[in-house]
Amino acid sequence: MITIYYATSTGKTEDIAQRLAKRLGCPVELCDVESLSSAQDFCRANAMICCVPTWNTGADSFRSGTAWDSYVETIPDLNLTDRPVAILGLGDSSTYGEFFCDAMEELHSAFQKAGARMVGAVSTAGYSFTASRSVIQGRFCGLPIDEDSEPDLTDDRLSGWAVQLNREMVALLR
Ligand SMILES: Cc1cc2nc3c(=O)[nH]c(=O)nc-3n(C[C@H](O)[C@H](O)[C@H](O)COP(=O)(O)O)c2cc1C
Repeated sequence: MITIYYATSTGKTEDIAQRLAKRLGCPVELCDVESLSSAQDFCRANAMICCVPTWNTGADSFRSGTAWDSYVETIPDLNLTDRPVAILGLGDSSTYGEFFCDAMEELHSAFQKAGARMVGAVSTAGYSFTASRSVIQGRFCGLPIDEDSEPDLTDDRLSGWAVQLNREMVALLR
Protein backbone atom coordinates (compact mmCIF):
# COMPACT_ATOMS: atom_id res chain seq x y z
CA MET A 1 0.00 0.00 0.00
CA ILE A 2 1.25 3.43 -0.97
CA THR A 3 -0.05 6.50 0.84
CA ILE A 4 -0.35 9.66 -1.26
CA TYR A 5 -0.19 12.67 1.02
CA TYR A 6 -1.26 16.03 -0.39
CA ALA A 7 -2.03 19.57 0.73
CA THR A 8 -3.71 22.21 -1.41
CA SER A 9 -4.95 25.79 -1.43
CA THR A 10 -7.09 25.87 -4.55
CA GLY A 11 -7.64 22.16 -5.15
CA LYS A 12 -5.16 21.45 -7.93
CA THR A 13 -2.79 19.31 -5.89
CA GLU A 14 -5.68 17.18 -4.61
CA ASP A 15 -6.89 16.65 -8.17
CA ILE A 16 -3.41 15.60 -9.30
CA ALA A 17 -3.06 13.22 -6.33
CA GLN A 18 -6.30 11.51 -7.41
CA ARG A 19 -5.20 11.31 -11.04
CA LEU A 20 -1.86 9.79 -10.03
CA ALA A 21 -3.55 7.24 -7.75
CA LYS A 22 -5.50 5.79 -10.69
CA ARG A 23 -2.27 5.13 -12.57
CA LEU A 24 -0.29 3.23 -9.93
CA GLY A 25 -0.16 -0.53 -10.07
CA CYS A 26 -0.86 -1.20 -6.40
CA PRO A 27 -3.35 -0.29 -3.65
CA VAL A 28 -3.24 3.41 -2.82
CA GLU A 29 -4.65 5.47 0.01
CA LEU A 30 -5.10 9.26 -0.28
CA CYS A 31 -4.54 11.47 2.75
CA ASP A 32 -4.95 15.24 3.16
CA VAL A 33 -2.04 16.53 5.29
CA GLU A 34 -4.58 18.91 6.87
CA SER A 35 -6.17 15.87 8.58
CA LEU A 36 -3.00 14.63 10.31
CA SER A 37 -2.54 15.17 14.01
CA SER A 38 1.25 14.89 14.14
CA ALA A 39 4.29 14.20 11.97
CA GLN A 40 4.37 10.74 13.56
CA ASP A 41 1.40 9.86 11.32
CA PHE A 42 3.80 9.64 8.35
CA CYS A 43 5.44 6.62 9.99
CA ARG A 44 2.43 4.36 9.36
CA ALA A 45 2.89 4.45 5.58
CA ASN A 46 4.86 1.61 3.95
CA ALA A 47 5.74 3.96 1.12
CA MET A 48 4.60 7.47 0.35
CA ILE A 49 4.19 10.02 -2.39
CA CYS A 50 4.10 13.58 -1.09
CA CYS A 51 2.30 16.14 -3.28
CA VAL A 52 3.13 19.77 -2.54
CA PRO A 53 2.29 23.09 -4.25
CA THR A 54 4.57 26.14 -3.99
CA TRP A 55 2.93 29.38 -2.82
CA ASN A 56 5.58 31.20 -0.79
CA THR A 57 7.57 32.57 -3.71
CA GLY A 58 11.29 32.90 -3.07
CA ALA A 59 11.06 31.84 0.58
CA ASP A 60 13.95 30.00 2.22
CA SER A 61 11.62 27.97 4.39
CA PHE A 62 7.92 27.15 4.59
CA ARG A 63 7.80 27.39 0.82
CA SER A 64 4.56 25.51 0.31
CA GLY A 65 2.15 27.86 2.09
CA THR A 66 -0.03 24.84 2.93
CA ALA A 67 -0.34 22.36 5.82
CA TRP A 68 3.03 20.87 4.76
CA ASP A 69 4.70 23.89 6.37
CA SER A 70 3.61 22.64 9.81
CA TYR A 71 5.63 19.46 9.34
CA VAL A 72 8.82 20.36 7.46
CA GLU A 73 10.70 21.03 10.67
CA THR A 74 9.62 17.83 12.46
CA ILE A 75 9.83 15.32 9.58
CA PRO A 76 13.67 15.14 9.87
CA ASP A 77 13.29 13.82 13.44
CA LEU A 78 11.22 10.81 12.32
CA ASN A 79 12.76 7.38 11.83
CA LEU A 80 11.90 6.53 8.22
CA THR A 81 15.04 4.53 7.48
CA ASP A 82 14.87 3.01 3.97
CA ARG A 83 11.17 3.92 3.59
CA PRO A 84 10.50 4.69 -0.09
CA VAL A 85 9.37 8.31 -0.57
CA ALA A 86 8.70 10.26 -3.77
CA ILE A 87 7.85 13.95 -4.13
CA LEU A 88 5.45 15.56 -6.61
CA GLY A 89 5.24 19.34 -6.89
CA LEU A 90 2.74 21.76 -8.38
CA GLY A 91 3.85 25.13 -9.66
CA ASP A 92 3.68 27.59 -12.52
CA SER A 93 6.72 27.61 -14.79
CA SER A 94 5.57 30.67 -16.71
CA THR A 95 4.64 33.21 -14.00
CA TYR A 96 6.98 31.82 -11.32
CA GLY A 97 9.73 30.48 -13.57
CA GLU A 98 12.53 31.60 -11.24
CA PHE A 99 11.07 29.65 -8.33
CA PHE A 100 9.51 26.73 -10.15
CA CYS A 101 8.16 24.13 -7.71
CA ASP A 102 10.67 25.24 -5.06
CA ALA A 103 8.74 23.51 -2.26
CA MET A 104 9.59 20.05 -3.59
CA GLU A 105 13.21 20.38 -2.49
CA GLU A 106 12.23 21.41 1.03
CA LEU A 107 10.16 18.23 1.50
CA HIS A 108 12.78 16.11 -0.26
CA SER A 109 15.44 17.35 2.12
CA ALA A 110 13.22 16.80 5.19
CA PHE A 111 12.41 13.18 4.30
CA GLN A 112 16.00 12.47 3.31
CA LYS A 113 17.13 13.64 6.76
CA ALA A 114 14.64 11.17 8.27
CA GLY A 115 16.49 8.38 6.47
CA ALA A 116 13.92 7.78 3.73
CA ARG A 117 14.91 6.17 0.46
CA MET A 118 14.17 8.95 -2.03
CA VAL A 119 12.91 7.84 -5.46
CA GLY A 120 11.18 9.47 -8.43
CA ALA A 121 13.73 12.04 -9.66
CA VAL A 122 13.07 13.20 -13.24
CA SER A 123 14.94 14.93 -16.04
CA THR A 124 14.47 18.68 -16.56
CA ALA A 125 14.05 18.04 -20.30
CA GLY A 126 10.67 19.24 -21.57
CA TYR A 127 10.25 21.92 -18.90
CA SER A 128 10.67 25.67 -19.55
CA PHE A 129 11.78 27.49 -16.43
CA THR A 130 14.60 29.77 -15.32
CA ALA A 131 15.49 28.36 -11.91
CA SER A 132 14.28 25.90 -9.32
CA ARG A 133 15.64 24.90 -5.95
CA SER A 134 14.21 21.47 -6.69
CA VAL A 135 16.89 20.72 -9.29
CA ILE A 136 19.49 18.58 -7.53
CA GLN A 137 22.54 17.39 -9.45
CA GLY A 138 20.87 18.31 -12.73
CA ARG A 139 17.55 16.54 -12.12
CA PHE A 140 14.28 17.48 -10.47
CA CYS A 141 14.13 15.73 -7.10
CA GLY A 142 10.51 14.75 -7.90
CA LEU A 143 7.87 15.26 -10.57
CA PRO A 144 6.91 18.88 -11.33
CA ILE A 145 3.35 19.40 -12.59
CA ASP A 146 2.22 22.71 -14.07
CA GLU A 147 -1.56 22.96 -14.22
CA ASP A 148 -1.42 26.73 -14.76
CA SER A 149 0.69 27.01 -17.91
CA GLU A 150 1.12 23.46 -19.26
CA PRO A 151 -1.99 21.48 -18.29
CA ASP A 152 -1.96 19.67 -21.63
CA LEU A 153 1.29 17.94 -20.62
CA THR A 154 0.01 16.67 -17.27
CA ASP A 155 -1.48 13.34 -18.36
CA ASP A 156 1.71 12.22 -20.09
CA ARG A 157 3.88 13.40 -17.20
CA LEU A 158 1.75 11.49 -14.66
CA SER A 159 1.63 8.34 -16.77
CA GLY A 160 5.39 8.35 -17.36
CA TRP A 161 6.09 8.90 -13.68
CA ALA A 162 3.67 6.14 -12.66
CA VAL A 163 5.67 3.70 -14.79
CA GLN A 164 8.87 4.95 -13.13
CA LEU A 165 7.38 4.60 -9.64
CA ASN A 166 6.10 1.11 -10.37
CA ARG A 167 9.74 0.25 -11.03
CA GLU A 168 11.44 2.32 -8.30
CA MET A 169 8.86 2.11 -5.51
CA VAL A 170 6.22 -0.57 -5.98
CA ALA A 171 8.89 -3.19 -6.72
CA LEU A 172 10.41 -2.47 -3.28
CA LEU A 173 7.12 -3.35 -1.58
CA ARG A 174 6.83 -6.82 -3.06
C1 LIG B 1 0.49 34.12 -5.14
C2 LIG B 1 1.01 32.91 -5.84
C3 LIG B 1 2.33 32.51 -5.62
C4 LIG B 1 2.84 31.40 -6.29
N1 LIG B 1 4.17 31.09 -6.15
C5 LIG B 1 4.70 30.08 -6.90
C6 LIG B 1 6.11 29.82 -6.88
O1 LIG B 1 6.90 30.49 -6.21
N2 LIG B 1 6.58 28.80 -7.65
C7 LIG B 1 5.76 28.04 -8.46
O2 LIG B 1 6.25 27.17 -9.14
N3 LIG B 1 4.42 28.27 -8.47
C8 LIG B 1 3.87 29.26 -7.74
N4 LIG B 1 2.52 29.50 -7.77
C9 LIG B 1 1.64 28.60 -8.57
C10 LIG B 1 0.95 27.54 -7.70
O3 LIG B 1 1.90 26.72 -7.06
C11 LIG B 1 0.04 26.68 -8.59
O4 LIG B 1 -1.05 27.46 -9.01
C12 LIG B 1 -0.44 25.39 -7.94
O5 LIG B 1 -1.05 24.59 -8.93
C13 LIG B 1 -1.43 25.63 -6.81
O6 LIG B 1 -1.77 24.38 -6.25
P1 LIG B 1 -3.00 24.20 -5.24
O7 LIG B 1 -4.26 24.61 -5.99
O8 LIG B 1 -3.03 22.76 -4.91
O9 LIG B 1 -2.76 25.05 -4.04
C14 LIG B 1 1.99 30.62 -7.13
C15 LIG B 1 0.65 31.00 -7.31
C16 LIG B 1 0.17 32.14 -6.70
C17 LIG B 1 -1.25 32.56 -6.99
